[in-house]
Amino acid sequence: MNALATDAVSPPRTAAVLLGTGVVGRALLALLSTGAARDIRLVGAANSKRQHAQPDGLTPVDVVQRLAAHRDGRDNAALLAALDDSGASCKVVVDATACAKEAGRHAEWLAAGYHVVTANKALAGGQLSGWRALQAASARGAVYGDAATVGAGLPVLSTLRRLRRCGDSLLTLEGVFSGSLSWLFNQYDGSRPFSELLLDARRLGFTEPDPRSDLSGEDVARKLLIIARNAGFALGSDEVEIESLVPEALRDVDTATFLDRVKALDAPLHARHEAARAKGKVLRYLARLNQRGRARVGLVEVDASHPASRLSGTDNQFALTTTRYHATPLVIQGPGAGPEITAQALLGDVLSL
Ligand SMILES: NC(=O)C1=CN([C@@H]2O[C@H](COP(=O)(O)OP(=O)(O)OC[C@H]3O[C@@H](n4cnc5c(N)ncnc54)[C@H](O)[C@@H]3O)[C@@H](O)[C@H]2O)C=CC1
Ligand SMILES: N[C@@H](CC=O)C(=O)O
Repeated sequence: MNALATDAVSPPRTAAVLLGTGVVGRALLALLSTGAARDIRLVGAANSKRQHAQPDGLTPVDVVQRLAAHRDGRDNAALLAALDDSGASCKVVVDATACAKEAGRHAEWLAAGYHVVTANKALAGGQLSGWRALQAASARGAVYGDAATVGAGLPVLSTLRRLRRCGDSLLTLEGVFSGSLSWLFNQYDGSRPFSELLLDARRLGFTEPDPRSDLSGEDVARKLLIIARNAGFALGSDEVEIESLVPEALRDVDTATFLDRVKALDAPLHARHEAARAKGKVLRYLARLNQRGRARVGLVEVDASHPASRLSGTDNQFALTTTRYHATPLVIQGPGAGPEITAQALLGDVLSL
């Protein structure tokens, strides 16, 4: 019997199911086809409407096509059964959706012994009760892989947890936590309409499925909450002051209507840009948490000496002041959005289980 045949029948160490085959999910499927993922068996995959499960393994590159042809409706129980039937000792649900309903199941899966690796921030960055449920469930042994939820895998949460293990504490936090908003404001100079840049950012896979999640500040607030909570702040989602860049009239329409009327963003943002320019400043969407736990995310005029004025591309910047990094902050900076790096963060979390 050759090595390949042995692999096909013997249980893998790690079996995974993937929820979400959009921009990030597809990038992960590509990585799962590489040698780096040789020890991971993909036993199921799903999009919002269809799924396919096969305990002896799916070929990652065929998944999207198979889902298009497949008739199975959505039922997480069948995906979890495929994990159980694979015989793997390490069973993991990878959430590459933006679905709050799926995020709401993370604690339940952890409590049942499945590891969860997620790019979906809706639970950890949502209501405080959800965060608490997550903490209680992960205390039972299964691991919550959350590297992709902040900075698209930049080593922010891992660094913070390491500092805390050493007895250090976060005092303040400031920076640019959105890859798409960073990309937009790093290049917006008034020469092209803001809405055109936004559509480019969407095509490049930097925005959320509905770009209003970025423009409203909601996605930035989620990341701030995830960091703050990992640092020990019991911060409620209603305790973050959020400045939305979405005009009132576009807040309650569906995504397609928003995209049709996206030009409504242009005039107000052009005016903000001109006002900043007249003072020799630039616009940056900043997140801030001060020592008293006051949190705000919003558009700020910064001058050329501000570290955020010197970012490029989708760069995120996290400046952490702690009891031991207090004279100058510990700064973590680098690309903070994009399918490939986000997928790599997911793969990295699966491999470290
Ligand atoms: N694009 C980026 O740079 C980054 C994205 N993320 C997160 O990754 C997640 C996915 O983002 P994208 O791939 O850009 O979105 P997308 O809209 O391209 O893909 C979402 C996928 O989830 C599927 N889906 C929705 N509900 C589902 C359900 N109940 N069950 C199974 N599948 C379901 C959709 O059918 C689609 O395949 C989001 O939570 C986002 O915040 C995190 C870090 C960076
Ligand atoms: N839409 C998000 C993607 C990563 O979380 C962003 O722009 O940062």
